Amino acid sequence: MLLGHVRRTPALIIANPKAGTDSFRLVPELIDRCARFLPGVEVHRTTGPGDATAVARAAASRSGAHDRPGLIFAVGGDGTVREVVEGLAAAGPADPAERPALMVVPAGTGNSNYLAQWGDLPWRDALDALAGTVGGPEPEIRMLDLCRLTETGALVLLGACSGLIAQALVFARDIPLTGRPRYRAALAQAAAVFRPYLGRVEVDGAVVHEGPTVLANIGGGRYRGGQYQVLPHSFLDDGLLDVCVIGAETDPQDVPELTRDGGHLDRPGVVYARGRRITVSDIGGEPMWFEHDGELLPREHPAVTLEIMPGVLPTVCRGDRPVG
Ligand SMILES: Nc1ncnc2c1ncn2[C@@H]1O[C@H](COP(=O)(O)OP(=O)(O)OP(=O)(O)O)[C@@H](O)[C@H]1O
Repeated sequence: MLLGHVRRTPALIIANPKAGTDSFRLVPELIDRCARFLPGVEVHRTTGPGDATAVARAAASRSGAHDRPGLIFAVGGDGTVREVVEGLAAAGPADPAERPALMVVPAGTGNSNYLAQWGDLPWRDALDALAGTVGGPEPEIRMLDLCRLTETGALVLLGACSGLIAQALVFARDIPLTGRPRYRAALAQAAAVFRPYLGRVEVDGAVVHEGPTVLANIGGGRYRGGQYQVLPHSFLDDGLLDVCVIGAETDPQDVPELTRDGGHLDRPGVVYARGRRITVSDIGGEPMWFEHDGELLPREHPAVTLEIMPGVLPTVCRGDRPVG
């Protein structure tokens, strides 16, 4: 998919009216802005969980190159983006380069996907860049990697984590805040009571860590919760998964501050590696705490494996910086 084709083809907006606080107001403005440079715009407001996946899958499956939207906007938070991506990855031409390109318009509260693809550029400027308005950064279509959790078949977009970050999601349920402040409070509460588990991490079959473990984060995106840079060296289009393991040498309560700027990487007991297939296990006999894309996995897997799906998701990103 080339930018020129995207600009000459009608687009589809898939918007979650219940995401964040802004998406209802934002859609009319997005339609108006798209109408200035695209030949047509269809809009679908999602009706509930799973709807964005069904709509994206149906749109990507349309047979003619002219019926298929060149661009699909995912308007919402990271949950909406994940649903749209699930639909895009399940359908469409065999050659990923011919599939509709994704463009994220952030309307949630965490917005980690948008952050990875556009940094702190406001979405209106990103759209101006796509429209070719003079002065903005050049956009590019990048073929992003995804990964698959082999135990459940689930698609993983932002990343997955065992231990501390997974347990923080349990605390988040009872915190009456939204977005980044909610993740911040949940992580602090989880860290105060967290006990390391006995873990092992294998990368492409080689053991890179074995012992008391605070977390093993795999990605995917550099940021978790829109603010913790657990994988500061991760690129979303390098065909590899990054993994960072924080061992029990680090006090869990130091993790939020250390991961703000990648300061955890210099700590003893921290391992950073890359590979195509990563397995995280609890070898202490306990069911493991594990999440992916902010959703807790039922505690019934002693080990989970993530496998890279390289270069499968054409995505409009800021072109003058790495995507990660
Ligand atoms: N019409 C709808 N009514 C209720 N829920 C919906 C509707 N459409 C989609 N959803 C669901 O809303 C969930 C939350 O959406 P999303 O994650 O995008 O927003 P958010 O929670 O506000 O943002 P963030 O994840 O950034 O905090 C999604 O999992 C999706 O399935």
